[in-house]
Amino acid sequence: MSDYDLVIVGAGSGNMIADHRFDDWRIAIVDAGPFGGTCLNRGCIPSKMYAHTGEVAATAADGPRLGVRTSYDGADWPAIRDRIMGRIDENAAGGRDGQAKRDNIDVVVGEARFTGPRTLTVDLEAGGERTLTADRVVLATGSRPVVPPIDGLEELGGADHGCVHTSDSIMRLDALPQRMAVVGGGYVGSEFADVFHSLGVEVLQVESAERLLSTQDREVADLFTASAAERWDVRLGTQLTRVEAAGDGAGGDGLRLHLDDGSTETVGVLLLATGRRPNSDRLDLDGTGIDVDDAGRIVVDAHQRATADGVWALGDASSPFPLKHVANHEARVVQHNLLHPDAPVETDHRFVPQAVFASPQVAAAGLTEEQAREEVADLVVGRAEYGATAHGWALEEDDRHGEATGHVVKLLADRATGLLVGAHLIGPQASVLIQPLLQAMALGTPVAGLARAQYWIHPALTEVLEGALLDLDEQLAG
Ligand SMILES: Cc1cc2nc3c(=O)[nH]c(=O)nc-3n(C[C@H](O)[C@H](O)[C@H](O)COP(=O)(O)OP(=O)(O)OC[C@H]3O[C@@H](n4cnc5c(N)ncnc54)[C@H](O)[C@@H]3O)c2cc1C
Ligand SMILES: NC(=O)c1ccc[n+]([C@@H]2O[C@H](COP(=O)([O-])OP(=O)(O)OC[C@H]3O[C@@H](n4cnc5c(N)ncnc54)[C@H](O)[C@@H]3O)[C@@H](O)[C@H]2O)c1
Repeated sequence: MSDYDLVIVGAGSGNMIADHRFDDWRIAIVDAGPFGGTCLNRGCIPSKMYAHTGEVAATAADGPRLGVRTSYDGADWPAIRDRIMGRIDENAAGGRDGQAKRDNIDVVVGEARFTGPRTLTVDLEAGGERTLTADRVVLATGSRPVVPPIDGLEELGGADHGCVHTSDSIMRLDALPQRMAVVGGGYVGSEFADVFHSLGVEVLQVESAERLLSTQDREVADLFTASAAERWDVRLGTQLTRVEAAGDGAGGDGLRLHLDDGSTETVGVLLLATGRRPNSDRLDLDGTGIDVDDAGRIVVDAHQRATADGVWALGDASSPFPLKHVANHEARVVQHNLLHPDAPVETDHRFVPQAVFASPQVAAAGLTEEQAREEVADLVVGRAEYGATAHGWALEEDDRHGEATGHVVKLLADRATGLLVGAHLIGPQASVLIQPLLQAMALGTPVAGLARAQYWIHPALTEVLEGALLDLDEQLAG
């Protein structure tokens, strides 16, 4: 007989599974780090608390433009950091304690690896090893930042050098630098560049692609890039080739960066934000029958079952969509399938939305216009500028009108089916505004008539959706 009915490795999204319906299961939850995983401890939640803090700083600085006597007088970084990370640490500790108190759950703190079929040996944080056998194993082991090979980085001690950071450590900086470099113009790089710029740090952002957020719809990526480049130093099509200690090399003077555009820059902090990889390589999967793909993702079927009997995987460990709402959805699928093995449900990856929580916000779902032009024979594009609606106009700069702010909703529909195939928003509250469009996509609601079938509150920002849907209606009718 196995020690456990279920062993869950990874207490990020994995920690959602064992609710009260599992009270009569013998369960072990293993994690090498704090409970809550990436999202709570070093991802979505603290980064959005920093984003909000940055917005407050930017709003204070912007007051005089509106005739309001505010000013931004600088950041008390230790106070900001300790408020945010203090709340995070308390929450993570509470999560672990809550599970440990339950009679049927053992919390095992340490790094797990396979030593046999559904057998895991844990290198315990407290020292020593413990081997666990289980009837079922859930792998919710997430992902970690990739540190690119850069000349000189290893000699400096890599991401362990006090001035070199990834998203794992940047939110716990000792002090705000006067100047920092962010390598990478994806989600992490763009969100943090925006936060640190708003807090008064001089930011240099280096991206090897020709635009920031280069996987977004091109028009949106270009608008975002233009907005960022107005505020901080953005170098596109550029690589960081070499890094060395500045000054006497003792570390206190920061880093000297050599870029392939020929320039040399000195910064106090370097943030490496060049992507993430799954943690499957930490599990000793060789010989277990658990397959991984070329990107290191654990291979799962539509029920989230891995290729070995009794093993499931979810979230960043296995998903092509490394986003928390996807990990949550997949955790609910695994939860259901553990409880109801005879009536399993499938994961739905049809319309996965995503949002970038920077200024301006970006939100998207479905195909980009570039992809849709390849895939959809008769593509119809509807759009509305925020500035063409009452609330959008009210939020604009006095000397800008409509298109100039680059805040826009763009909708893509297939004339043959009358359905939305893509939605792209850039502007205030984009992550909220996209939701009714997701509903139409998920429920297969034809776009014709969607604008006229309901009221749109005036003068709410949702009127920009009404405008884009009406435009789409017109194009579909034309
Ligand atoms: C800075 C940042 C901001 C983000 N913002 C957003 C956002 O706004 N919206 C969004 O949707 N997504 C966001 N994400 C992505 C999101 O955080 C992840 O998609 C999500 O947390 C993945 O959850 P998970 O449960 O799969 O993995 P994780 O939360 O990473 O959990 C995996 C857990 O497994 C443990 N583990 C790994 N290997 C082992 C082992 N061998 N033994 C024991 N334990 C192990 C780890 O310690 C960890 O606790 C962000 C990510 C980052 C880095
Ligand atoms: N708001 C959100 O939902 C959110 C926020 C943060 C992170 N995340 C998740 O975390 C994942 C990782 O984010 P990320 O920003 O690290 O990765 P990313 O893949 O989004 O972006 C990495 C960027 O770095 C660039 N790059 C790679 N190597 C480079 C180099 N050597 N020099 C210069 N540029 C280089 C790439 O071209 C790319 O633009 C995301 O895919 C996302 O799933 C989500």
